[in-house]
Amino acid sequence: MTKDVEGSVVFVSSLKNATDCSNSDSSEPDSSVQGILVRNATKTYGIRKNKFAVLHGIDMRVKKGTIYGLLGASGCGKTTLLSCLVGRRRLNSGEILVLGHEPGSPESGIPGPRVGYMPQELALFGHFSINETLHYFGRIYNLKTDFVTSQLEFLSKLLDLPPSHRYVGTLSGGQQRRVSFAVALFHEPELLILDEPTVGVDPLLRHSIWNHLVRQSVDHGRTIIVTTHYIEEARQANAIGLMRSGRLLAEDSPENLLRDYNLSSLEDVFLKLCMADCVNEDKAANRIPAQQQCSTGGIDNMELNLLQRKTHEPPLSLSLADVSQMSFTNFNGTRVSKRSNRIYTKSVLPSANRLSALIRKNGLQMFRNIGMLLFIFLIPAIQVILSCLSLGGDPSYLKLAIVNDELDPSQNRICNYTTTCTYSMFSCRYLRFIDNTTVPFESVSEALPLRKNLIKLYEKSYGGRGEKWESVGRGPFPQNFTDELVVRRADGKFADKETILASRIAITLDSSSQQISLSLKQSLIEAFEDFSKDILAACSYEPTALGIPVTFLDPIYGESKPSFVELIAPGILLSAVYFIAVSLTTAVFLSERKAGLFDRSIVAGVQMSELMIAHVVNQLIVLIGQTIFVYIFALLVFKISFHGSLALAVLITLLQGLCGMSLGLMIASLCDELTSDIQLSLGSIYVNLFVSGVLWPTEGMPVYLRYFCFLMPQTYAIESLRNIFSRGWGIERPEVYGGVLISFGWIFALLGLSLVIGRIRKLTG
Ligand SMILES: Nc1ncnc2c1ncn2[C@@H]1O[C@H](COP(=O)(O)OP(=O)(O)OP(=O)(O)O)[C@@H](O)[C@H]1O
Repeated sequence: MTKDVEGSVVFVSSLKNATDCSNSDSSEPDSSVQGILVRNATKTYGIRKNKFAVLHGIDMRVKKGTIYGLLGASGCGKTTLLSCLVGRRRLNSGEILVLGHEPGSPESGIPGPRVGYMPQELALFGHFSINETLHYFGRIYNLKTDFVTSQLEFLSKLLDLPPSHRYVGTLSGGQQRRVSFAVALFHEPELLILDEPTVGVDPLLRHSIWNHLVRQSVDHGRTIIVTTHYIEEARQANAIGLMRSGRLLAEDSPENLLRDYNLSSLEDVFLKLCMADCVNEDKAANRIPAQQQCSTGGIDNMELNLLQRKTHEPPLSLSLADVSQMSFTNFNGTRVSKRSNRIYTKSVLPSANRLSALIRKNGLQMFRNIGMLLFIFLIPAIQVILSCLSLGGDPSYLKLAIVNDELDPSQNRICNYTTTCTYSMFSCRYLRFIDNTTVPFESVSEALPLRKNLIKLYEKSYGGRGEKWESVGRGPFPQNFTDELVVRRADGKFADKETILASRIAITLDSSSQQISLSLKQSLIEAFEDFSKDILAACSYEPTALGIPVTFLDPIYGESKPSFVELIAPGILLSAVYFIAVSLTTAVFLSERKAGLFDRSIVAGVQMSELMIAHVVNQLIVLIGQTIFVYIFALLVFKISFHGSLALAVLITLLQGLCGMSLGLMIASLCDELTSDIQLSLGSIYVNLFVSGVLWPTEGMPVYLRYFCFLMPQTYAIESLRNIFSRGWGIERPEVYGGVLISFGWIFALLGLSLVIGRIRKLTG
């Protein structure tokens, strides 16, 4: 019998010969050595209460150079078993030998170049062309460019791929699956693990894929495991494993199965096996017939016995001796030393070709979308710009309602004050030094009820920017304010209470906003100081003679008129860089994992440490861009005072970016879903923002919160940067190097934690 495979002729008889050797005997050909052997594989997901078993003591055997069809309903554990075979997950108990070695062991080459893996998900980069996709994996496998090019040509013809310049994201579902298949095949691995390669593809393509698989096993001796829901297509496999609920119900060649069960289709065989399995489950659960969960349908007793016997037999006559020796013997029963059989050695050091492939891939993804790249570079700068514009400015456009009782036109008391040494209409002369807009009222009783109306009025006049906080200062200047003030100054310490009260400027503020009332208080006091200096100077006295005898000299550090922005700028700058790094990293890693790209790269031999290093390199480029923009805006545009070493400040900024990246990695290793990732990232961002001293000095926090505050990754770094910005301190000061060291500490701790979580999840998930 012959089969036409993409125009070539394949002798299926040779395939069948291999099939017929499914029983383990002494005449087993050498080709069966180093296939796949699974013994008593048990795998659970979850921990504690949520723990549930997915694989229940599976025994499975795949001969080298054959196709093995792993069949079973959705959720029966096929993908889980495959992920254990390719070393992505660990069994809880039981053993696996793949090509003579335990997957994941240094000498196995799995994960690595010996295996071609096509996961269920597409696992391709949508922004890459077909050409770039294959070249990326070519670099991962360290293949020569000529080879990659020729394979691309060959596979394009074989799988009828679209032109290689087409971007994967623009291809149809079927075309994408063919590209995915090409990726699994193109480095010509010894072992092909294909998780539902034919799902969602048209029958013609399915036929062509199977033909190609047959050819790969027959002509090239490749071992192939294929999972599929389409049971009948697996007739072309040499052996079939029928799985149900984490157990292998039967394992044999298609012909043997059909013959043994005397049925014409594999679907019927599978149905019968499932029914028999159900009956067994009922019996085991001690259910009486009326409660039986399964219908035995038309299965008679003899068939049932046969099915039940087969179900309980170890598949393919795996003897206990085989099983107990499995770790040390190959399928022929010959003792194999894993060390002597070493083909691949896994270096603990990152590989240069894989690193360059990953860095190139990241770079390509990053630079492909220039708009997005610019946006990423500019986000922290935009945050700094918005912070500088919106925070820390002195409240302005505040109106003060003025009630000036000194005014009395009937007595010629109008605001016609002079700037000479004349003691008249001091109230008007004082108001001249107030920057705010003043609104005159006749009386206090008139001014106070209008407060609400005044607010509304201002809301309109300022373009509806929300409720405008107004301070209605009520300054009932006493009628004889000027005279009383002169008397009070003249009497000095002998001034009586009445004079003191009559020479007061009484102010009632709207104190619902601390910042606004504080700033008003300050400006009103400063106005009085300026007013008294003005009169004293005009009268040729020492202008400062009447000021309070407390003076603030030049500050030791910082500006004599410090602004709030100077306080928050270092924190805003670091937190902007940090948060973007957290969210970028989680987004990149989670989306790659969701798309199956992560798994595919790992199975291709990429190590977790290489993924991390490549991401660090990529992230550093982003960080450098962000830092340049951030400092340009902070120092050159907003002219935030800076007294220290720019190099040191940049170093701390980069370290904090890396710290955010490490936190992002940890979150990505903890979360599977984007929603939980966003929740965790946002949660951490807000906690960090409020208790790291970004917006308010830690000295202003309750003492118990300060302890917590210094446990945050940014607190010391922000303090360091403030010290560099405003005090000009250098690395020799503990207040500066503390932030550097603690940032390093956080980076290593978070990266280490990510690796540990990754390992734990490999065991439990
Ligand atoms: N990481 C995980 N954590 C928890 N449960 C999981 C995980 N992966 C798979 N499962 C569960 O394990 C069971 C087996 O899943 P698996 O993907 O191995 O089945 P499958 O036979 O490949 O299904 P399908 O044919 O639909 O792909 C399912 O109930 C699935 O929900």
